[in-house]
Amino acid sequence: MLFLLSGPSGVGKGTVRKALFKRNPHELLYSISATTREARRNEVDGKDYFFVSKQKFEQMINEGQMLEYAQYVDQYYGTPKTWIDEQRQQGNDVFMEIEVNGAMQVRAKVPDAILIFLLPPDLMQLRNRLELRGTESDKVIDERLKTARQEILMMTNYDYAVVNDKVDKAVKKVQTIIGAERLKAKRLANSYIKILEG
Ligand SMILES: Nc1ncnc2c1ncn2[C@@H]1O[C@H](COP(=O)(O)OP(=O)(O)OP(=O)(O)O)[C@@H](O)[C@H]1O
Ligand SMILES: Nc1nc2c(ncn2[C@@H]2O[C@H](COP(=O)(O)O)[C@@H](O)[C@H]2O)c(=O)[nH]1
Repeated sequence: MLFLLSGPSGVGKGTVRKALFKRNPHELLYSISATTREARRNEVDGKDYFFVSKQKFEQMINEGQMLEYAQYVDQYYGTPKTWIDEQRQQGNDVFMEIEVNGAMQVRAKVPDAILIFLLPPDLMQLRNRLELRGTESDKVIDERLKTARQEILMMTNYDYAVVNDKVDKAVKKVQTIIGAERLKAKRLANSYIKILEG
């Protein structure tokens, strides 16, 4: 299965995802994106992102290497396709953390992907979280918050919405969604088998 988490910058996608993976270290595989933006302090190439040049990213697009990609606040972000295909062929569940335009491309290409939208308790807290993180300039924070308003309007295209008020609670909700969707898929597969068996 393919699980996808979106939400405005600073809402806590990375925080929730990391806490989720700590609780279930073997159940989900994280899809590492490629990006043209600069690495933040503490970010590791090949772990947090594949940090590539604009030229390399455009080459990957032209060679059809991306499952999806988008431009977000002047930088490219995208999901390398081969790794996702390999994992899905092997029956592994994959977890993606991407912005809304890319998520809509995934929805079109992988209709059974489960899309979860993470919301902030309010926009003031979103700004506070971005400011406290301290990884972006004031100008970039303003651009990200402007984009956030448009992104939130897209949440109606998602299967689930979760408010990230307290990290623990948000993680539990995402865990419940994953569990319920897995059960649904298992039941569906079993009823197909019964139909095929006559
Ligand atoms: N529930 C929460 N309450 C308070 N602070 C939080 C909460 N969740 C995350 N944070 C903090 O908010 C900041 C942004 O979180 P994080 O980097 O996980 O967001 P993000 O959605 O992944 O952002 P981006 O899309 O820009 O990468 C971090 O400093 C994080 O510690
Ligand atoms: N469409 C895609 N969006 C992605 C991907 N990887 C990350 N993102 C999203 O970009 C913004 C900004 O990320 P940041 O790390 O610079 O804060 C955020 O919404 C990410 O979820 C991707 O492969 N495709």
